[in-house]
Amino acid sequence: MRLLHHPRLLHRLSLLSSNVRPMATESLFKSTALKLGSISSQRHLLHSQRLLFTGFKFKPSSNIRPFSLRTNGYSYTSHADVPAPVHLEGPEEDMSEMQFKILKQKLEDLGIESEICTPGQYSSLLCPNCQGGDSEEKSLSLFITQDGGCALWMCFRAKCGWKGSTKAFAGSTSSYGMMKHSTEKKKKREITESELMLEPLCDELISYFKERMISVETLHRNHVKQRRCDDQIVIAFTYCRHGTLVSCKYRDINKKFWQVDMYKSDTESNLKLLPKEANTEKIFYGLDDIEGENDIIIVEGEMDKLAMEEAGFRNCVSVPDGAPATVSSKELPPEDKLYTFMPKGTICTAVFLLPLCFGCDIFVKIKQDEYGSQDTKYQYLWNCKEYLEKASRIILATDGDPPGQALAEELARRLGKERCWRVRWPEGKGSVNFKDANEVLMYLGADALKEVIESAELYPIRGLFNFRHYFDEIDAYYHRTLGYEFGVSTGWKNLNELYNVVPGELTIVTGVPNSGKSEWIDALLCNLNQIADWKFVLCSMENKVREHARKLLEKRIKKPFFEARYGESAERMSVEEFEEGKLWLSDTFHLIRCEDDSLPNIKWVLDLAKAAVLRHGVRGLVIDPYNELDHQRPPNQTETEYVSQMLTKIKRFAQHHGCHVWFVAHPRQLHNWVGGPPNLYDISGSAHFINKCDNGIVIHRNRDPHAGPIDQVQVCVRKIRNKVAGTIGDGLLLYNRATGEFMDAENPSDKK
Ligand SMILES: Nc1ncnc2c1ncn2[C@@H]1O[C@H](COP(=O)(O)OP(=O)(O)OP(=O)(O)O)[C@@H](O)[C@H]1O
Repeated sequence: MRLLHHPRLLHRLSLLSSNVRPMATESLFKSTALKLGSISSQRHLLHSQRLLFTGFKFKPSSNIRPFSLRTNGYSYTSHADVPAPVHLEGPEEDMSEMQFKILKQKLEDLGIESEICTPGQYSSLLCPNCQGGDSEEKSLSLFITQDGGCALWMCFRAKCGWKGSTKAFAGSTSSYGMMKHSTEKKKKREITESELMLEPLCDELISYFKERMISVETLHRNHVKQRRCDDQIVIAFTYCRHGTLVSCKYRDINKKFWQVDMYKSDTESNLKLLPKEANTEKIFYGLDDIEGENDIIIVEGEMDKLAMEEAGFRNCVSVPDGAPATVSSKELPPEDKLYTFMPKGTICTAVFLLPLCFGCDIFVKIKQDEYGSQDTKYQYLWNCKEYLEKASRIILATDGDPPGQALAEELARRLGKERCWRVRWPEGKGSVNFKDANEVLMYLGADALKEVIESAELYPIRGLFNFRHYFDEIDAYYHRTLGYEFGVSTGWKNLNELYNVVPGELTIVTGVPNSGKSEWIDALLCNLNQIADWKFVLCSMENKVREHARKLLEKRIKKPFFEARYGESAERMSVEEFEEGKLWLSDTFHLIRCEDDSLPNIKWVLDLAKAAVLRHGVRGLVIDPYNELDHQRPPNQTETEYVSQMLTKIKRFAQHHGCHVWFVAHPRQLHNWVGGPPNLYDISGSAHFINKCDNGIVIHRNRDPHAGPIDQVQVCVRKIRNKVAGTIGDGLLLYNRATGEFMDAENPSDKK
């Protein structure tokens, strides 16, 4: 006897089988339907034999136009460009007939085979979008209005959900609006095992479960039953609360589910199916097993719940309805309705009613509440909320496929991500991961499944990290493969111990007017370009472009730009050197400049600097000086708050783009200044300059010939946050007025 008839599972089995030896027997790979007794029906269990439209001819594929279809919750609405007829001759019937014909053509264009459909009725058809999934079920419910002018459809497979409507004529009236009506939440039906005629599992079904490594003990403890329907048999998963039957879900061995309750109608042989949603309460499968538990596991199917038990986890429940096609884009309901999408007493508006696709008189409400149709899928969370409230750790062990992950995301955001964990299903052959708990149990065994659960990881919360998430970067830092871990040397021996330039840091440079701040930064950039080939973007508002070019070229070529007084006896740079220097300038520097009279604000500067990073790969940004930026701020914001926010923006830019920023800020007016270097706290505007920067440097030069050489420059390194990059101290340089170069000054201690 062969039990399995499921192409996708077979496909997965074939993928997995070569390197993983299934723990189930060989017969698992064979395919047939389970038959009962002497009746050798070829029908699938409870399948299409009771379809409303028995004349419907099954077509395995249709001439669909894939580009015209949208899936996963998107609606397809095709109000065609066929204009409504201006004038129609003949009786009303002719009009109906004609529009029905046009409507059918439109449906056919969409791949919906409506030939056998009758206006005013519902039809169960093969969905052109999903082809009914692996089991090829007729999951598309199509309704055509009585006048034949309008069609509505919806695919009831959770993983498809394609729905839409179309009209024969654009703007034509349709009767479907009349179907809108209100309905109130109905009282839940109470059911019993005897009423549902449930009975113990037969040997065939027990061996079916055995193939899936589910033991008889587990089946008994979970009250897994069977149900006979004429000559067929289905598995009955009983949903209980405090040991009392609340609902029941039926499934044949082909994995086709009936999410309905069955009861005998007046005619003995005619089983009717009613929607579970309408009459029984939606709860978790295995609910009693999580009562009072701190740690609970949520899986996507009953088989997975049973598999977890085989791995030693009873504290596990399965969602009743499987996974949604996508994560809902809707906002969550308010806190007090977090789990409910149809609170008691809510009046639900049904837009239209459609029969489910199994040929039964089943009706499903669409858009039945204020939060939309998808949210009704999670009603079980509300119904079981007291079981979930106490849990401090919820392991989401949903399927590894996209719908399973969407389910995990939906559950996590409703239950609170901070207490959720997730599992990673192990890899099988060809890097294909196992899909769910039952697969892991079947192919790797109970211990492997146990290990998967025990190594569940915290559910990710956006913005909340662990060092583990950065191990790659930390490793690279340790092994110094990132580059510039110790910073780039300034090019001056006297500063090597004090200040090295690290990408992504902010250096504030200050000093009294005319101390040589801009000159020193220019010289530093020239050195960095020579040493590390860095390129820069300059926002130097005080400099005329041509003068800035002159200063940079002099430092590069080491000759004065002009034959002028300042050049003293030094030889002027030649035309060739000048031309070569121009190429270097344009290759090395990019300029941010306000072409009009307005002042640039910091956002504008940083946006352009980002562009320079992306376009030219610049490694450094110079903003010189702070007071030349536009500092308009809201009336209720203090300068201190403003400076703090501005520096935060600059630092973020630096870090995100691995770009070093030099920001020049002037000291406030110094009263009783005696000629010494100012303090970083003297910077005009706010103490945030010193507080927020990574490095703080004061440039000071001697102007008293009696105190020392007049060309001597003191580079006072007053703050270094990153000890790898330097330390506090002073370095002495000499300024060459002719060429603008800075050279290492002889250290007084070296002289001795
Ligand atoms: N050590 C020095 N010796 C002599 N002249 C110098 C020295 N350093 C800079 N200068 C000269 O001082 C002038 C101003 O230099 P620079 O623009 O770099 O100063 P600054 O501190 O940026 O000035 P400001 O605060 O006004 O922007 C330039 O003409 C430069 O040549």
